[in-house]
Amino acid sequence: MFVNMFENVESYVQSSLVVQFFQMIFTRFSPLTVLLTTTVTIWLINYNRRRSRLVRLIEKVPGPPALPFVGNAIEINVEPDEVFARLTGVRKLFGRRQGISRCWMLSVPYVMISKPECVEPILSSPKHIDKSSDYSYLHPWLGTGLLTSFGSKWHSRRKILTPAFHFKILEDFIDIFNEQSSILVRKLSKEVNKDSFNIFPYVTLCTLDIVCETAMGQNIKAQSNSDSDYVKAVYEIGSVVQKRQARFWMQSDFIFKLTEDYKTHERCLKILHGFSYGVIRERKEQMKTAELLRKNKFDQNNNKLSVDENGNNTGMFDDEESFGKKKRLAFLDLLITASGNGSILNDEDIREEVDTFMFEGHDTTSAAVSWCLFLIGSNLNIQEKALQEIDEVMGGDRDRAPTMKELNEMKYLECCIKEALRLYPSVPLIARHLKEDVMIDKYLIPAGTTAMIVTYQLHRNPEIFKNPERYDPDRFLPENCIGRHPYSYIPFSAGPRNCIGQKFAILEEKAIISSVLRKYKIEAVDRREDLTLLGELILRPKDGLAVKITARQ
Ligand code: HEM
Repeated sequence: MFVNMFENVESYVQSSLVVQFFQMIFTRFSPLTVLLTTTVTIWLINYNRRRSRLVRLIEKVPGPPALPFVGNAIEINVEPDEVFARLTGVRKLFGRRQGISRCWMLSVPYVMISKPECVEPILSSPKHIDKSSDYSYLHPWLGTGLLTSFGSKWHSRRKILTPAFHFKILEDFIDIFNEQSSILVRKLSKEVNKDSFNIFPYVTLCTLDIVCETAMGQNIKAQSNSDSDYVKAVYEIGSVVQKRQARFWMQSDFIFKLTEDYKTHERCLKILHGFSYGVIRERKEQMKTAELLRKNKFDQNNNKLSVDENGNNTGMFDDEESFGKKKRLAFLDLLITASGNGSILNDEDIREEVDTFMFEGHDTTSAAVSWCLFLIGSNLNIQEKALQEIDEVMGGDRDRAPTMKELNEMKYLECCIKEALRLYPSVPLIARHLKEDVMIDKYLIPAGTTAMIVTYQLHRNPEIFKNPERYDPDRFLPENCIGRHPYSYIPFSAGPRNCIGQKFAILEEKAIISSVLRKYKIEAVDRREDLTLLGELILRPKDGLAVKITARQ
């Protein structure tokens, strides 16, 4: 009762103060000033009410004490190699049971989530598909392509791009996977019998070559020429973006523009965008010429153009002989075809998507392949079993390149790849900006919060993956997956915004790893427990992955 009485008195005092304030304004100032002041005051009251609600709800979630204005930003303002350990440490310390904990980055609340039941309401919902501001440092390079876009733009792009990952199209890419894998095997020969070398850079150049050829139809020969401006720019811009994410003072555009990193960033953008636009122009010209040739040929032979299952023209002849060898289409060709001569996608739109594939499609796969080779190299029994399966599928032939069907038959190798992605998911954190309130466990998480899914920890849940640190591909045998929570293992994310390239990635990984294993025995030199992990855009070992290889008979 006393509380009620007190609240009544307080609200009376507040309302009479507001009335007095407005009386004073109306008698002294012009109508415009009054209107402006009223609007600003109402906005401030509303903002304050929403903010107080947000703070009240977020503070119910367990988390470390936060300072006014800066929140917990100072705690993660450490050397880049410590950031990831700090982030995962907060979750371990405060949200072990609930699988959810909170922290503040300046004035933005973050909830860190690592339990399947807590992940599901976010990833499964079509409402929570907006990326957080952490992705905005990628905008200068990728624009708002599929990875970073939101709302109707994302919906329409996803619809246009999904057919580009149809298995028929992926089948065309197998030759590229195999060609580049065989170059990797050749490049590795100079490391045979050495005590130790870092496998990571070799694999990265290989996946960069693969993605460049599949996305743009361009062979940049990164494996042979790692000094190319384009290759260097991809690396440099990646490291600037990661630096910006880790250092909170560099997040302001104003301050960033005063740094040396900004100059590097601009130089890289010029190279990267210049290259992509150049390729788009060239490819459009080539397609125009090819279309003219095709028309002439079609008129002469009354030949039939091939159509896909929806009856759409694929741009290729049924009869391969009629137009020379059937040409492999890159994603770029599909985008140009879908662009409706600029009415649906203009050159900038196409560039955004090509650059997005370049970014998403090379670093993720290179980390996944390197970790998998390293883990297979730490468990020689598993390596033997994987090799035995590869030999069986390939009929004992260690030189012939595998077909798509054969890659699909390498089931145990797939388990090895999945288990490596469980322990070392290439994308260790997925962040969403919540536009609506959402109930997670027993907490109402308010709109305006950034939900950060810590995949790295989600995959180490001992209730789901017994002895979680052990590398055990058998966990992914079909019989062992029965009844597992669908959100307990999400290396490719899940729900409507999952990875569009996951089938591509698994096939590519199988092609590369099977090629390496058929030629070399691989042994890990580094010990897992001694590695320092950098978990920024991609999860990578700070000092690479030391292995040694010997040639197989
Ligand atoms: C092992 C390799 C890969 C892993 C682990 C991986 C993982 C992921 C994850 C976790 C996301 C969701 C990111 C988020 O919501 O923040 C994602 C999205 C995406 N990935 Fe992958 N990815 C891989 C390979 C690829 C490849 C090869 C491509 C293309 C050639 C690709 C293209 C994309 C695109 C375009 C998106 C954005 C999809 C959307 O928002 O609709 N990824 N990937």
